[in-house]
This record gives sequence, structure tokens and C-alpha cells, in this order.
Amino acid sequence: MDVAVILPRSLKFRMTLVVILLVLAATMIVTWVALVLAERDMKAIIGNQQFALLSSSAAQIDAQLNAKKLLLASLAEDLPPAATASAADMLEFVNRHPIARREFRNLVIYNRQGDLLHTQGQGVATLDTSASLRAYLAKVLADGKAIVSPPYKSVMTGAPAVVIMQPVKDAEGRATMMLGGSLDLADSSMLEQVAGQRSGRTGYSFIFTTRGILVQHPDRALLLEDVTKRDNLNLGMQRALEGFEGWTEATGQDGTPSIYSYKRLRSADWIVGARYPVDEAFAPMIAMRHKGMLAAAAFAAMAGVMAWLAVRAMLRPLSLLRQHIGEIRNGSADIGVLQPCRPDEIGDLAGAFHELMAEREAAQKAVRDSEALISSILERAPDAFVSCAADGAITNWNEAAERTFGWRRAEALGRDIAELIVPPAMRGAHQAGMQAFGEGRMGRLINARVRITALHRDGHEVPVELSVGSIRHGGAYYATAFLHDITERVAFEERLTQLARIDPLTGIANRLYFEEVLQQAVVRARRNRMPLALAYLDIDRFKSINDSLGHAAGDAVLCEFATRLGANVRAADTVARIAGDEFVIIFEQVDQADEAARMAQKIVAAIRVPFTVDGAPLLVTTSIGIALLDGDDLAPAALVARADAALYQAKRQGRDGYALAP
Ligand SMILES: Nc1nc2c(ncn2[C@@H]2O[C@H](COP(=O)(O)OP(=O)(O)OP(=O)(O)O)[C@@H](O)[C@H]2O)c(=O)[nH]1
Repeated sequence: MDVAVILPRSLKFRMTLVVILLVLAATMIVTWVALVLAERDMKAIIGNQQFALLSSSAAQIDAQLNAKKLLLASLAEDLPPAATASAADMLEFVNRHPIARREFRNLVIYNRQGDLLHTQGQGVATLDTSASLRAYLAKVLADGKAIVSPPYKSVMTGAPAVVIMQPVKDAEGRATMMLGGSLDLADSSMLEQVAGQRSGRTGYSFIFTTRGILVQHPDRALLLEDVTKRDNLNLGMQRALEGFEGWTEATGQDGTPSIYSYKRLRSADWIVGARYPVDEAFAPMIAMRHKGMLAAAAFAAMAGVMAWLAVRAMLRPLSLLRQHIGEIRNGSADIGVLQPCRPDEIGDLAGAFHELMAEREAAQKAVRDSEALISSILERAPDAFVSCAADGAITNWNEAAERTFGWRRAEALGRDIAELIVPPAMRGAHQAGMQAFGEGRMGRLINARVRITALHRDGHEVPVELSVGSIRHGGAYYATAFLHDITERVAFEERLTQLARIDPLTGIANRLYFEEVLQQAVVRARRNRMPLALAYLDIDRFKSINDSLGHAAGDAVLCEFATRLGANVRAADTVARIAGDEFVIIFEQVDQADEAARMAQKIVAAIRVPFTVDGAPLLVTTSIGIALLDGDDLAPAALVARADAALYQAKRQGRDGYALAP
């Protein structure tokens, strides 16, 4: 059988899943971190590259602007004074310098006050006479060198333009005028070079002044726009206006994240900028990322398969262990198959199982032995051992129970214990006990030894000493009882009781018995208003019999005396010897003094008949004192005292007679 089939699939599945997820997560994280680092490096490379390109464009523009400034300076030196006054002279001057016509759209001459004296060239820019122009001209005069003007819209053509003004100095070196050359921003070969410097497909370059006026932009409509007035001026532009040079990432007007580079010109207050949308710049990077992630996923899937195979192989010993345990459970193998055989955790586990199972088997054997011992002890116990379920059905019945109650074990098992051995008079108490047991309230009864009577099969009652308990077996509780048959003990006790009340010499009742009977007779007489008489007897001069014939002869006389008393009273009367030669007779139903006297006379006469002692006749007489139960004093002791007093009276009257208590 394939062990993989019996191994819980979920364990293997979960382990494989965990490995796959861990590998996937680790691969993804490593890939992602690597890509992020690569992207950062690549971004820096692209940014630096773009900034380098931009710097070279800026240098070119600087060179060209400087060249134009130099050209203007040389023209200014060459400018004849007449040119400032005559248009024809001016034309002639320009014609002499064809390079000026090529480099500038238009040439202009201003006086120190800022008035336009001449203009020459294709009708483009003439500066307006605004305050900003005047400030610019003043600065040119003050610095004494060529300066590029702020951009402006030509008054004549409406085209965006700038002008470079050069002071014209007279022989004394004073700046008397200014020679200016204008540049059409929308149509400048110099600036178009910048426009040609574009990164990628959608990137572009642009120029703006340090005050934020656009001087060059692929969208001509934006020229001369003041970017500082934009609502959402991008962060790069803002930083560039504050003096930043270099590259940075920012989001453009259209919301596209881009790499922006900025470089300031030295020859003019201009900033050259370039924009390269990130999407395009990183297109290869993004493609690489997708490929990287795909590769990572594929790797994780592969790792998953490998993990599954590895888990399968590693769990094989565990599967075998499980199989062995199953075989041990169904009995087709013994615990020897669990012997530790591997030096690893599974080997330890098998070893631990083996130990546990061995301990369990030993414990089970010990329990079985102990159960067998207990069963054997119970079976051979001298006392009856009986157990029953909560419903009373008998579950145990040992040999002693068979002897004590007469039922064979096979007959007793399963029968209701109440109907089998509980006498009818005791069934109420038995039911209450069983109910207490059923409700778990048997604590009070446990271990208490009580004397009860049980019922024998043949119907006679068996006195037993009962001690109850409870045992738990197979999840249920059973009431247990040891019943010690005390029939013999009870008989013995009865005999003892009897013996304690009998005078051993004469075999008649002794003082103890007399006192008990008198007590009961007085109670009975009082309750039923029945008559009662007590006779107190003493053998006359008994001491002399003893002294003359010996103690044995005295004993024989005592025995004969007792016999004669018994023979002369009714069965209901009680004769007792209460001391040496003193006897009493309780006459029930004698209340007449006459009748009592008659009884006394009868006894005196019966004793007077000679005794035979040691074959010889012996004359024995007795004196009797009689007292009747007095209505005033009903205490038994008082009755005895009165009879005793009457006896004393009889002795004084000469013995061999009787006297009645007053
Ligand atoms: N043989 C024998 N003698 C006993 C027994 N118990 C008591 N005696 C004797 O009985 C005698 C009782 O004597 P008393 O009743 O005092 O005197 P008494 O000789 O009978 O004279 P009165 O009673 O005055 O007639 C004593 O000598 C006792 O030792 C007994 O069990 N056996």
C-alpha cells in the first residue's frame, strides 16, 4: 500500500503550501528590492545623462550668445557717428556687415535716454518704451557691456523676441548710444538647436528666464508665458527658479511624473530645462520588472513542486510510523515494530511511542492481575459480596452469598436485589438507600456497618452485618455490599443474655432478671390496674446446715428449695434466687391478703416436707414476708423493702411461717 495514501493529506498539503508561499514571498521581496535598487540607480543614470546633455546644450547657447555679444561690440566700435542720424548711413553700415544681418533679425540704435534713433532690418522687434525697457537700458549703460533683454512681444510684428544691447562709446570712452540686435524667439536657429535636444519620444527641452518667462518651448503658443503665474507650478520648476541646478523628479502640468533637468546660462538670465516622462524613461525597467516578477513566480512554482517532493520524502518515515501504530491498534502487529531505529526526531517519536505502549501494556496487565486478584478474593471472601446497578439489578454474587441466601449465582445475577434478599419490612429503607446511591448521596452510608436482617431463599430471615460501598466500572457506578452472616453470633448473644439472668446453681432467675421482671410487672400492673404480690423467702438457719453438713449439702438444699418453689406457683409467677438463701416470688393477679396468705402457707408446707440430703432426711423450713402492691407507693424498691420487712417479722415470730406487710 502506498503510505502517501494513509498520511493525512492536509498535513502534506499545508506544509507544501507553506513552503511555496514562503519561497514566493522571499523571491518576490528579493526581486522587488533588487528592482527598486536597480531602478534607483537607473534613474540616477538617466537623470545624470539628461543633465549632462542639457549642460552641453546650455554651453552651446552660452557660446552663441557670447558670440552675438562680441559681434555687437565690434559693430559698436565700427559704428560711424553719422549712422545715428541718417537712415541711409545706417543702411550702408549694415550692408557693410552682412554677418550682422545674418545673426540678428534687426539692428536698432537708441540714445542714452532710451529713444529709438534708427532701426534697420526685417521689421521685427522694436522695444516698447515701458518702464522695464528703461530699466534694462539703464542697466546696459551702467554695466557698459552687452546684456540680453527680458523677452517681450514685438510692437510691430507681435512676435516674441529679445534684444541684445551694446553701449556705443565716443572717443572719450563715454557711452553715448546703444546698438541693439534683436532675436526672434519663435524663429531662432540657435534656440531650435535646443529644441532639437529631446530625450526619447515624448521628452522635450525648453528655456525660461530666471523670472519665469518662457523663452523657448515646443509649444510656441506658450512663449512669453509667465510660469510663476501657473496654479500648479511643478516642484522642479519652482526649485530651478530658486537657483537649483541638476535633475529631479516632478509631476508636470499634464500630471505625468517626469525627470526634469535644469541648467542656468551664464550669458543671459536664462534657465535651460528638459523633461523626460518617467514612464518612457523607465519603459525598459518596467518591462524588466514584469519579467523579474514572472521569473520569480515561475521559480516559486518550481520550488513548490520540489518542496512537495521533499515533504513527501521527508514524511515517509512518519507515514510508516502512523501505519505501524494503526497495525498495533488493530492487533496485526506488536509494539516491537516501534523500536527506535532512526537517529532523528521521528526515531525519537517512535521510541517514545514504544515506551508509552510498553508502559500501557504493563499497566493493563497490572490492572488485569489486580482485577483477577480482587475477583478471587471477593469470590472466596468469607462474607457475602453483592453488587448491583443503580436500577437494583444484581451484578456480583459470590460463593458466600450463595451460602448465606441460598440462591445460586446464575439465578441471582440480573435479578432485583430488593425482591431477592430484602425482607418486605425493609424495602422502604432499601429503596431510599438506592435512590441516595443513584443521586450520588451515598457518602453517609459508605463504610458504616449496620446490623440488618436479610431474606433467605427458603423464607427465613438471616441476621447480617452490612457494609456498603460503591465502585466505578466501565463508566457506570455500582453499589456494593458485604453481608456478614451473624446468625451464630446473635444466638450466642441471646444465650449470653439469658445466662446473665439465670442463677447458675439453681437454674432459676437471678437478681438481675428478678429486677427486670418486677419492673415490667409493676408497670403492667399500674397500667392495667392489675393486682400484684411479692413474697420474700429465706431458709431458716441455713448457716447451720452449711456448717453441719458442708457447703455441697447446702447447695443441694438450695437447689431442692428452688425446685419446690417452682412446683408450687403458677406458670405466670416468677421465682428467683436473689442472694445466698434468699428467694423471691412475683405473684401476678394476687391482690387479696387471704389469697396471698394461702399461697404462703402452701409454700411453707411444701418446704416442711423433709429434704433428702446425702441419702438422709433433713428438715428444712422457710420464713416468708409478703407485700401487696400499694396504691400509694408504686416503686418496685418500696415493694421489695416492705416484703423484706414482713420477712423479718416472720423470723421474729419464730420462723417456719409467713407474715403479711401492713
Ligand atoms: N452452701 C451454700 N451456702 C451459702 C450459699 N450462699 C450463702 N450461703 C450461706 O448461707 C448462710 C446464710 O445464713 P443467714 O441467712 O445469714 O442465717 P441463717 O443461718 O439462715 O439464719 P436465719 O436466716 O436467721 O434463719 C450463710 O452461712 C452463707 O455462708 C450458697 O450458695 N451455698
